[in-house]
Amino acid sequence: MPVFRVSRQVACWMLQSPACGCRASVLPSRLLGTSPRQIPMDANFHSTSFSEADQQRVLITGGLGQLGVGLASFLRKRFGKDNVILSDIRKPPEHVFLSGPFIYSDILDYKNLREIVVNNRITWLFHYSALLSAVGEANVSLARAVNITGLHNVLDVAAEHGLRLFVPSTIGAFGPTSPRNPTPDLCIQRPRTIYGVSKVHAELMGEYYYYRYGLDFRCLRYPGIISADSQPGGGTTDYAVQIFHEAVKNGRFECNLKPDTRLPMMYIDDCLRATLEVMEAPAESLSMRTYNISAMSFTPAELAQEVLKHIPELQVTYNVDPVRQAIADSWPMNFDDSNARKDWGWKHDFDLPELVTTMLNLHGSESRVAQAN
Ligand SMILES: NC(=O)c1ccc[n+]([C@@H]2O[C@H](COP(=O)([O-])OP(=O)(O)OC[C@H]3O[C@@H](n4cnc5c(N)ncnc54)[C@H](O)[C@@H]3O)[C@@H](O)[C@H]2O)c1
Ligand SMILES: C[C@@H](O)[C@H](N)C(=O)O
Repeated sequence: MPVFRVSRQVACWMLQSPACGCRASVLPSRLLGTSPRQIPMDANFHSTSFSEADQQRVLITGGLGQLGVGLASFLRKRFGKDNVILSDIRKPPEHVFLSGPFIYSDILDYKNLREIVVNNRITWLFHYSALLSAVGEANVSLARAVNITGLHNVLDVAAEHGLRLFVPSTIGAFGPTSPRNPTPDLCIQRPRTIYGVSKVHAELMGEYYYYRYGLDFRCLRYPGIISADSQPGGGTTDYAVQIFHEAVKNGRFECNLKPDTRLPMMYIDDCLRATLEVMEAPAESLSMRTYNISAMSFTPAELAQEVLKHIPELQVTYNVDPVRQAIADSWPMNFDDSNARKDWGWKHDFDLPELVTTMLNLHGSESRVAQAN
């Protein structure tokens, strides 16, 4: 019976893993059914061919946070200034506004998102909007809306218009029952923050859309990211950014985590390069759609020790924030990223000493400019 045959095909396809050599694209789109947004049965989910698209047209959501402006400038070097559109719900500072296309986009407004994708012929979407771990605990309902409902909108728009979609996940997608030292790609994930829960949801939904609709979903679990020119947005790893600002500005730093709290961390240049590398990786090299990436792992005491080598007068004190400490104590201490290294050649450039030298050089030149003005 035809109906039975189709159902069996779909069921087999959905239950096979990519490791078996099964790819979403082997299933004709007419067998896929409709998406929650009533995508037509004969929709072609890869309508934008990637031959057309060595010239990608890129949209970044939530682009005014710690990572988005750096990502835009990195991608503009690759695809050209006008082909990378930064978006957010906040007003951009002048230097960002003048540096390339900026557009208002609230990811909770599905029609607005669709209009932007259509009018600008977007081919790649980097979905950065989120409420981070500590801020999310302070506003659970907003975090649930932005991190979960917003993701649903992005997934549907991406599936409908054949986009390649990048969604960052995080070390925060693991919890106290996950193996913490090291944490592999596939293990128990029972996070206890709304941020972590929403990121596990994003990983699973993205992978579901990949298997079910052929959406080209790619996801990296970032460690805590350290950057000099952008402030963090309310996370648990923020201390590792703030120590550099405070060390250079005041010679003092009060840390909100205990000195022996070990967490995986990465310098922003490595993070942005990994993001572009996984997006450009040939589909056949990806044995998974969600990968851990790692560079280094340190405690506040170890970071302070390294900074003290450059600023011996720095005074570091500890005033523990119980919310952030509880979160950090449930997160990985070391991240196993061997699959990323094996599948698409991931390799970090920055270890702790290079990170500290680079951050202090950048802050040093910044403060010298400020003094000169
Ligand atoms: N920074 C890190 O250490 C880190 C680590 C792991 C994963 N990540 C992930 O990377 C992404 C970017 O992180 P970040 O540090 O730049 O975050 P951030 O908090 O600094 O920025 C998030 C941005 O999202 C925007 N936003 C909020 N609500 C929105 C809405 N309704 N519509 C559109 N935009 C909205 C905010 O205005 C903000 O500019 C996030 O998804 C985050 O989970 C970050
Ligand atoms: C780790 C990451 O997801 C973010 N910096 C946070 O601490 O919430």
